[in-house]
Amino acid sequence: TVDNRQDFKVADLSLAEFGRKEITLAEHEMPGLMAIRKEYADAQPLAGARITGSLHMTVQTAVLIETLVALGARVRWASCNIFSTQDHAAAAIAVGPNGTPDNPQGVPVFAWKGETLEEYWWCTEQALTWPDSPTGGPNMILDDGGDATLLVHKGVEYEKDGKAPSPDTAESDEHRVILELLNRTLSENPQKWTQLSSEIRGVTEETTTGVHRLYEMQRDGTLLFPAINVNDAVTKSKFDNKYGCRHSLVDGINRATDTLIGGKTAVVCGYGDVGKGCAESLRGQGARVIVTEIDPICALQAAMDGYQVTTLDEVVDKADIFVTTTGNKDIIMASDMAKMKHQAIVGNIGHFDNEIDMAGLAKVPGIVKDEIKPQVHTWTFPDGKKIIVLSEGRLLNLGNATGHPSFVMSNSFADQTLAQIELFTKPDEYPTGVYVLPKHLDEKVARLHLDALGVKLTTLRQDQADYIGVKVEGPYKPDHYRY
Ligand SMILES: NC(=O)c1ccc[n+]([C@@H]2O[C@H](COP(=O)([O-])OP(=O)(O)OC[C@H]3O[C@@H](n4cnc5c(N)ncnc54)[C@H](O)[C@@H]3O)[C@@H](O)[C@H]2O)c1
Ligand SMILES: Nc1ncnc2c1ncn2CC[C@H](O)C(=O)O
Repeated sequence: TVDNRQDFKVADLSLAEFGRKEITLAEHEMPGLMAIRKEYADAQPLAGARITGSLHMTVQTAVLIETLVALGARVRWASCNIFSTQDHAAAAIAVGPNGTPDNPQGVPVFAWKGETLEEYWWCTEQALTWPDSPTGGPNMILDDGGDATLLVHKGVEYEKDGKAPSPDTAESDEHRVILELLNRTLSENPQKWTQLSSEIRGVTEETTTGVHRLYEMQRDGTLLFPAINVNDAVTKSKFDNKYGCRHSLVDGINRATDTLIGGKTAVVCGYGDVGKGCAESLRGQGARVIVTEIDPICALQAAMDGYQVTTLDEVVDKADIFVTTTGNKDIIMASDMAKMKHQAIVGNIGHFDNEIDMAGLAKVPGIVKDEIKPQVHTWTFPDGKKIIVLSEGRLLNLGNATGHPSFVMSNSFADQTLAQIELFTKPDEYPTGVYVLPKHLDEKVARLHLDALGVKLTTLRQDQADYIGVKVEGPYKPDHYRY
């Protein structure tokens, strides 16, 4: 008998047709991903792959998912953020290109916009739990921020100890949810995660913060399987992090507040790849942009790009808009927000929600939180001064808007797909550790995006190639080159 348990959970299946229409439009704007889908369709390199994805369930991610399936993979998916799912994209993925809302034929997806923390981690567990797999789990992970990788590693660690720490020992609400989940699975099946992880060939990690977690595990010797750091593919971080945020930061601020940015003073905390895109985004709207930095090199870059570089304390009571982009924690504290101008706008575009001190803000005596609309709140201090906080301190480009546009995600997701193929088909070349995509694949992804922008490349002559010490066909730069 067919198991009628619907192996997915989305907000509203009836949105599938709308989602499918936007997926079709996105495919045209994702030439790199579609070219890879075409190039590898016959070879089916991901046949046998059971990929668990934990990455924002957007229209662009839907195109990535259907590319992985087209290359032979089976996929189970969750989002990597409680606010970033586009419900019509999730519905289209659950229904599939050949299904209907009454007869869904798509990919098991567990994601909806506005999940609670309990629901978020339940979705992650569902995406990792493969009912018909010999191990009960995936043999590949595609991660963004490392939450799926974390759940597997903590599960295995606690099963080895025979117990998980009590949720009473949790350092945060989210940590408590994770400990409750792992205490439950330990009591249900004390070998779940050990078995579930036993065939995982590797993880491909999308973002800076997730990559940081991987290098920490490599350093501590706790990494269970190899990882490809997709973030540091040049065609990912020098494009998505920079040009993607350049597009989607102001999209988020505009949809959230409709506040005129021109003429205002904006503070961008952090001047890395994301900060550079954000500063340019706000300057493009006519804001006077001030940068904060800890790194003298990035600070010097900001100064030479024409930005004032100073400390938050110097400008916290003067600026109109604040954006954190650091990947660090405790950047804007409740005490900082108490000093801000009336109706200052505060948002984060870093991966996690610990850059803005939301917990401290909630504890300010007499503070009043009021929802203006989903993912837009005012917080009124006892003196009547209020600030506007976007997406509760979570990444605002996906919480208040739809994230980066398709063309730039085509680069990132072409890198992801090539990384999945690398790890899945060449396990012997990747013993446990953290790797970056080989440069020839990075250049391949760039090549796949040139025609769409009308780029005409110059061809290197052999004598020129000899002169600069490269092959005519590339790679054109040494590994240490910084772009
Ligand atoms: N929202 C999105 O769509 C999106 C896209 C890409 C990356 N990200 C996330 O954005 C964050 C930043 O990514 P990135 O690639 O720019 O990282 P990065 O390391 O290139 O840049 C971060 C910068 O912040 C600076 N910084 C660190 N602590 C600071 C502090 N206390 N004050 C001021 N500056 C500080 C660092 O010196 C660095 O220059 C990460 O969490 C990443 O995962 C989000
Ligand atoms: N449109 C998007 N779809 C999926 N993920 C998205 C989108 N825009 C930004 N992101 C976040 C992923 C990004 O590569 C990161 O590094 O965080």
